[in-house]
Amino acid sequence: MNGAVGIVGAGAFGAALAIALARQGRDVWLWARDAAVVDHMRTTREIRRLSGAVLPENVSVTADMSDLGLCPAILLSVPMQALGGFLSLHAGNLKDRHLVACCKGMDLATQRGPTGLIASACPKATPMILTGPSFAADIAQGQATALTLACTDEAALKHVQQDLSGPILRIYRNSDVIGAELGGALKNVIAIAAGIVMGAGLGESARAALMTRGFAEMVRFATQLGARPETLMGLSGFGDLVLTCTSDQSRNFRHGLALGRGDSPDASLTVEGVATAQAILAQAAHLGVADQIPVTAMVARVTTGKTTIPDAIHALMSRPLKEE
Ligand SMILES: NC(=O)c1ccc[n+]([C@@H]2O[C@H](COP(=O)([O-])OP(=O)(O)OC[C@H]3O[C@@H](n4cnc5c(N)ncnc54)[C@H](O)[C@@H]3O)[C@@H](O)[C@H]2O)c1
Ligand SMILES: O=P(O)(O)OC[C@H](O)CO
Repeated sequence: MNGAVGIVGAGAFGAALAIALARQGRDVWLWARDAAVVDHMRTTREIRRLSGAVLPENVSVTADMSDLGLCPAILLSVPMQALGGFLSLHAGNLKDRHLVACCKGMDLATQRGPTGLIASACPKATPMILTGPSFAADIAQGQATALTLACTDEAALKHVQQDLSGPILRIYRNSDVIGAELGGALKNVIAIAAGIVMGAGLGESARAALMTRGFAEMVRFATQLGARPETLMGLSGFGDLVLTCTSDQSRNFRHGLALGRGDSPDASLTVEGVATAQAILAQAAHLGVADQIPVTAMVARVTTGKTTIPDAIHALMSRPLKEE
């Protein structure tokens, strides 16, 4: 299919985007690595991870990457920690394309964001990031959703913005790739903290305080890396922070909720904030600014069992007093 949109990764988000883009009139190639999963989707047209949502007819499902050979834009919807491995296996099939990362996080092995991994693995491709407040289930149901698409190549950005936009997906463009990436990565970390706060029974006032101070931390860290503060105040930062910290649809929030309650989190879910907290902390330590991201540092320590939740709360509440 000439000009179809390619989507890699038929998990919740990849499948939801396929459904929405197809309903907006685009032909879609949806790639999954597992031939058995592809067979199941071809036969039943159902997406198990989306409560049986049905793939429209104009979504073709494949386990053969060469089927995406005529797709000018390919959306990469694999988990952040799997992106580097995926790109090194398939870089040969991804040359000269607009490669749109849909992952939210930072790679633990390299401390790079998704577009950095794409640029390094596929130097002839145009890296972009699609991010913002968006639950896969909402998108699959056709609920109106607004997202940020970021890229430094303005012409390519406008082109893909147009391609992905329609009655379900309203896409805002932004040239601040670092800000868009870090907003999506950091909000997942703060959402784990918000879940811990609620699970531990600290209450709504504490969650509001945590979100506010967490947002200050996101802006502080991201601007040090070159992000524009306005980007963090947009869909990819503030917007997604609000969604993810306040809804138990969020896996990151639910992970924190389980920890706060003293339960074991569901290890089968993609919870990007856990590895990302460690990656951000390592990067901040490298830059000498680890003391400026106290919430992220505490999430990294709690989720790796280096400190307890009561000790983490005590440590955050007894930091030196300062101006807001
Ligand atoms: N689910 C959502 O509501 C949502 C919304 C916005 C963004 N995202 C982001 O989208 C990304 C994917 O999340 P998801 O919810 O679809 O996760 P998911 O766990 O539902 O699906 C991930 C998919 O990636 C595949 N995969 C894993 N490793 C792979 C590899 N090495 N090579 C090829 N395929 C691989 C899995 O088989 C699975 O189909 C995450 O970064 C997430 O933050 C998710
Ligand atoms: O379920 P989560 O926590 O990965 O959140 C999904 C999306 O990122 C929300 O925008």
